[in-house]
Amino acid sequence: MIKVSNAEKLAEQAVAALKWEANFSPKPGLVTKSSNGSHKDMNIDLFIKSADSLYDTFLRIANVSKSIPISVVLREKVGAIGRDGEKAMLTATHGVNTHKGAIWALGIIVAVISNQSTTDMSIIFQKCGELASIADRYVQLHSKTTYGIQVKKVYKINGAREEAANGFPHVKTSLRLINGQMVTDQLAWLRVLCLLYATVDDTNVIHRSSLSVLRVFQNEAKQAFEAPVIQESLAFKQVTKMAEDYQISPGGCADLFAATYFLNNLVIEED
Ligand SMILES: CC(C)(COP(=O)(O)OP(=O)(O)OC[C@H]1O[C@@H](n2cnc3c(N)ncnc32)[C@H](O[C@H]2O[C@H](COP(=O)(O)OP(=O)(O)OP(=O)(O)O)[C@@H](O)[C@H]2O)[C@@H]1O)[C@@H](O)C(=O)NCCC(=O)NCCS
Ligand SMILES: Nc1ncnc2[nH]cnc12
Repeated sequence: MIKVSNAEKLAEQAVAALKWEANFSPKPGLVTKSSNGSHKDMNIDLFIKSADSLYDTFLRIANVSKSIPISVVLREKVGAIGRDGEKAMLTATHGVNTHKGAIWALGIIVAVISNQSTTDMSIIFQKCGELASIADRYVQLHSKTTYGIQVKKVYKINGAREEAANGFPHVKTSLRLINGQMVTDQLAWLRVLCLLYATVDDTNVIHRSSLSVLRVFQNEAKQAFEAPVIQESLAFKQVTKMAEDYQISPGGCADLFAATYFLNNLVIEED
C-alpha cells in the first residue's frame, strides 16, 4: 500500500514550499531574494522566518486531520490551529502579514492529504473544496473586516476563500502546466507564475489599486505567458513596471504558486 508521508514530512514540505516561493525570482511586485518588490516592511529574511514559524501549525493540522472525517468538527479544529498559526506568524514577523493566505491554502491542502492519505490530485482538490466550504462558526465570531471582505463588497470576484471552496482551480491548472517538471526548470515555473498573474483575481492587487488596474495587469501577464522568452518580452517588462508604478503585490498568486510547488513535489512513502 502507498502511504502519504507522515505528518512531519508534510509539515516540512509545506515550509519548504513557502521558502522556495520566497526565493523564486523574478516575481514582479513580490519579495524575492534580490528585491523587496512593492514592500517597505518585508524582505526575504522575514519570509524565511515566517515560513519556519509555521512548521508547528502544519504539523498540528496534519496530525489532527488523520483521524477525524471531513466534517464541521475537523473544519473548526483546523480553523483554530490556522488562527494560532496566524498569531505565530505575526510574532515571528513583529506584526507583518507575510503568509496569512498561505496558511489558509496550504493548511486546507495539508489537512486533506493527511485525512485522505492519497496523492490522487482529483481527490485532493475535490476534498479541499468540501473542507473549505464548511462554515467555521468561530471565523464569523472573531474575524474583523479584512481586505478580502472589503474588496468583495465592492466587486463581484472570487478571493482566497472561494479559491479553496472551489477546489483550487488555479492550482489545478498550474499543476497541469508544470506537469511534474523539476524545480530547476526556472523558465517553466516563470510561465506558471505568469499564468497565475493573468488569471487570479488577487484581492491584494485590487485593494492596493482597483479592479480596472488588475484587469490591465492580468492582460499584460497573459501576453508575457504567451511570449517565447518571457523575461525578454515587452509584456513582462510592462508587468514589472505596473507593479512598481501602482505598488501592487500579488500575494494571493504567490500563495497559489507555493501550493503548486508543494503538490508537484509531494513525496510519498511506501509501507
Ligand atoms: C478565508 C481566509 C483566507 C480569509 O479570507 P479574507 O478574504 O477575509 O482574508 P484577507 O485578510 O483578505 O486575506 C486573504 C489572503 O489570501 C491571499 N489572496 C488574495 N487573493 C487571493 C485569491 N484570489 N486567491 C487565493 N489567495 C488570495 C492573500 O495572502 C497573501 O498576501 C498577504 C500579503 O499581502 P500584502 O498586501 O503584502 O500585505 P497586507 O498587510 O495584507 O496588505 P498591505 O496593507 O501591505 O497592503 C499574505 O497573507 C499572503 O499569504 C490575502 O491576503 C482565511 O485566512 C481564514 O478564514 N482564516 C481563518 C483560519 C482558518 O480557518 N484556517 C483554516 C486553514 S489553516
Ligand atoms: N514573496 C511574497 N512577497 C509578498 N507577499 C507575499 N505573500 C506570499 N508570498 C509573498
